[in-house]
Amino acid sequence: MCSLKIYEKLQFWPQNPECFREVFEECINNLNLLSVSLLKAMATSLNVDENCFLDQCGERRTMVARFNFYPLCPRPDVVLGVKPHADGSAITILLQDKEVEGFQVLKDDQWFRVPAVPYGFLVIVGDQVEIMSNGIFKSPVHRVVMNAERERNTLAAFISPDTDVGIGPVEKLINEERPRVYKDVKNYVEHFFQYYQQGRRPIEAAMI
Ligand SMILES: O=C(O)CCC(=O)C(=O)O
Ligand SMILES: [Fe+2]
Repeated sequence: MCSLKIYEKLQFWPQNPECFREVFEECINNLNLLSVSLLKAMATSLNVDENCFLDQCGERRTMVARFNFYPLCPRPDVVLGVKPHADGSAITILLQDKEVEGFQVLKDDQWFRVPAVPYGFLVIVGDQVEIMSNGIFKSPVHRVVMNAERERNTLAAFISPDTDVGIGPVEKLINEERPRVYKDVKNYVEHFFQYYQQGRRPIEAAMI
């Protein structure tokens, strides 16, 4: 049984509409199951024990859910919805707006649009899976652009390891060809995100 912290906070979510909490709780349960399957599949794809990422996240891993609302913006050419960053989570599951796109990912110094896929989830590798996989999975820098004609709504669920337990590269993913890239870290989001304010990528601070 996983003690997701979000259940402790469910009483603070809106009571209106009446079905909101019930529907949202079911949604969280399913996102939790999805995150377990994803973390196992990602480990399996690297030929390591399927639980090696999940076990590092621990039974007391957290899921922070955030509803993002992007209002109309008359100057999308100069205003960003979310400035460039990589997520500090292990993984993020993003339910994008059904129709309005805005999410962009940085690759080779170029921004690429991610299309809106109705009811599809966008799975984003976070810094902590990059660390656990010793840099094999990359946590992408992304941003959100604004829109002058359409509002946009998204739901982001950030799954992060237990803050009391350290994480680090899986031993089997460290070898002569791929020496250890990252240190073991603890409470990454809290300790490392100060680098973000300084315009640096927090994951750089976790490099050996
Ligand atoms: O709302 C979105 O499309 C993405 C938001 C995001 O990147 C974040 O909250 O970390
Ligand atoms: Fe993000």
